[in-house]
Amino acid sequence: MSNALLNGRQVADTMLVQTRAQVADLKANGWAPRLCSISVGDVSAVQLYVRNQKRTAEKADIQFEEVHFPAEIHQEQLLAAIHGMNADPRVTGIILQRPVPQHLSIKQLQGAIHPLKDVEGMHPASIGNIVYNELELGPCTAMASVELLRQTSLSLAGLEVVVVGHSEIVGKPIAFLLMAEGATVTVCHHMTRNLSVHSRRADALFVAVGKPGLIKAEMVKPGAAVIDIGINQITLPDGSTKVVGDVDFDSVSQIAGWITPVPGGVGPVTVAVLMRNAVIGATRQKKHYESLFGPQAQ
Ligand SMILES: Nc1nc(=O)c2c([nH]1)NC[C@@H]1CN(c3ccc(C(=O)N[C@@H](CCC(=O)O)C(=O)O)cc3)C=[N+]21
Repeated sequence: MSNALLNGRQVADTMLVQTRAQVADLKANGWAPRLCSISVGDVSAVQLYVRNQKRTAEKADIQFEEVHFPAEIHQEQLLAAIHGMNADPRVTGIILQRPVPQHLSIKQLQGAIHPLKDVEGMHPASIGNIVYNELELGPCTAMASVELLRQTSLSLAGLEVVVVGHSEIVGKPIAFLLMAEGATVTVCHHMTRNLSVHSRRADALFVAVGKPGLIKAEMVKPGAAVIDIGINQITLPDGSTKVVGDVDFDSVSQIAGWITPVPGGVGPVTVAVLMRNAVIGATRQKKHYESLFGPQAQ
């Protein structure tokens, strides 16, 4: 089976060229995008993500502010910090990394981010847009995963898609994004009785569970597109650590028609989508401001 590696770094680099040009435009009009990236506590996948956001924001010429809080922070303190960023006219985008510690309400925190600055589109008022097929700005990992499927030239209308994992920020948005394109979508999760029965039917299989080696070759339809969203840090016998996905890459890459590697697949495109969303957010604020006050005096 000839199979194609979906190169996330290449897709990300192409997106960043366009984003950088849009940033230059915004800056020329007095709207330099500024992204505030909030993380709470110390989660390795979050630290990895924020590190790559910082590096990529520099490449895209987007101002970047890492805002880190200790796991012990109280809900009210975090809400106050978010309200401060909402009110700060320099800040055009806010992302709140997940997970947050159990004692915090992610829904209330997400709801506190002003919809115009919500660069992940996870505000209850924003995530609904996906149901209405308004797909310009959405959760970055979900958008990145669908972007990589588009690289396969598979027609999405009627495509048999299986999504394994049903998180609010990845699994569910992917299902909605693909339903908007006319795909037939099945969403599996930990309560699904026989995962293989579903995964073997899929022309496109998305896996976002957080379990190394969950998907093996016999669970995949020959020729299918496999989008591996898992980001698992494993320790090798010699004690060194490595980032792997949820798919057993060596065996599945032998029969998949297309497959995304980890690292080098969904990850880099997620970061590039975040930068694109930061530009969309700043552009929306510019339009909103101009609709009220007219163009900014230069
Ligand atoms: N609100 C929210 N949105 C998220 O999208 C979100 C989150 N919270 N919490 C944490 C997870 C994790 N995540 C990653 C994205 C990219 C890489 C990434 O850049 N990976 C690269 C680099 C890996 C490396 O440098 O070794 C790769 O896979 O090639 C990693 C992890 C987004 N997340």
